[in-house]
Amino acid sequence: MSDHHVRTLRPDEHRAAWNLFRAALHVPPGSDEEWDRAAAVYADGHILGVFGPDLIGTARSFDAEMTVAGGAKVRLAAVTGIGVQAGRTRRGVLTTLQATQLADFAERGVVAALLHATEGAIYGRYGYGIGTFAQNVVVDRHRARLRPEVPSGGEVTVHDLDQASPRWPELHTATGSSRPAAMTRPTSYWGAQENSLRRISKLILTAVHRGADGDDGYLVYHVERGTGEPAKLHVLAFEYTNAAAFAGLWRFLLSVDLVDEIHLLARPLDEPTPLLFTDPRTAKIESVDDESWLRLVDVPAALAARSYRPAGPVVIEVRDRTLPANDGRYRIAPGGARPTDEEPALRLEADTLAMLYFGAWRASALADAGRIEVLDPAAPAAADLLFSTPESAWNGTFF
Ligand SMILES: CC(=O)SCCNC(=O)CCNC(=O)[C@H](O)C(C)(C)COP(=O)(O)OP(=O)(O)OC[C@H]1O[C@@H](n2cnc3c(N)ncnc32)[C@H](O)[C@@H]1OP(=O)(O)O
Repeated sequence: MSDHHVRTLRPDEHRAAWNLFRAALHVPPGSDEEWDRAAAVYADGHILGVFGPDLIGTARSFDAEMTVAGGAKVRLAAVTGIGVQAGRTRRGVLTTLQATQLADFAERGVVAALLHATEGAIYGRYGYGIGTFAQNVVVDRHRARLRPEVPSGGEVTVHDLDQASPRWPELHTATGSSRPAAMTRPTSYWGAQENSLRRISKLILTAVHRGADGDDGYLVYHVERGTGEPAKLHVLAFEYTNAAAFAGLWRFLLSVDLVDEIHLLARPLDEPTPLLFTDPRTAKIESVDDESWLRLVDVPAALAARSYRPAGPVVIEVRDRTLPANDGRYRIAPGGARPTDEEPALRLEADTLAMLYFGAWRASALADAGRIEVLDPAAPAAADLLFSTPESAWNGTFF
């Protein structure tokens, strides 16, 4: 028999859940001022607690919308705040939280869930797969020479955190990504975001780019200078609507004095940073990491929502151990996807389908790794094309 039980937390229990999550990440309890900013995300969300008998585990999610290939938006549950008390791990607490959370998502008509994982071995068993990748890039400011054809860009103004933070929601709405896997951010998101940034540095700055049609890009950054170390400018957010704003913000970044390196975290794989420079090696790709983990909660709805690129149709058979309502065969074709009784060409689990969904992984590679059972040898190549996306999928929202 299980030594714990799960339930939705009452508002007066939210702060304890927040501190439990922080403790699981080795972060000390938050101050009253931090809680004032974080409380809204808890009030806005679906907060679960596991008791045994005291609070020993928690998970939360908030509702948002996620863009899929072709531009449609689906109902998203953004999953975060997961922590189990030290000393009570590896006894099934997370498994209880996941089962409860996924059942709730399915009941509420959520199409997909997304999370950012602290470790890669945790979430596959619950049907999550790597949905997007992102790259970390370092630019050597002293070597950086922009190529002559790089657009000149507009004016950039710099604001401190108190001036800029009230403007972030509006800047994000105007300039945020429309790539597959991009998501909306609820109003409550921004207070928690401000907390995270204030923990990083006391001097967080926002540079706003103004083009011909108004503000069309911004970046949030701070500079880290230690004795004997290269001075690093860390870019914490970078959004723009057009190439001139991208270039204009880069001109600004290169103009900041007393900086040796510019560090960009979790950028889209196809962002053309190296192409700005006379020597593309000026921008060094330090690593490519999994960015977001995707869980298709309603497989038929998720498959029907996205567009597919030209290729012959492929029938896939999906097996979902946690949400068996998704079990079935689906015919994927450039005109759309629908359930079918036809014989399958590929057989795969729900977590593997999540890895295909945004084109982060090719079906052929998944088949080579044994993650897809191939019943028709022509199908992996067709599925590679069908599921590919014109631009790299990227979530771009840290939560
Ligand atoms: C979206 C987010 O919020 S990401 C943040 C996640 N939180 C953290 O990383 C904070 C620190 N870690 C923790 O709080 C916990 O260790 C958690 C939440 C990762 C796991 O919680 P637990 O209650 O220990 O997980 P649970 O006991 O249900 O584990 C289920 C299975 O997953 C495995 N597992 C769980 N965590 C890990 C891990 N970090 N690495 C490898 N395997 C793991 C368990 O071994 C178990 O496997 P089994 O079924 O074969 O026995």
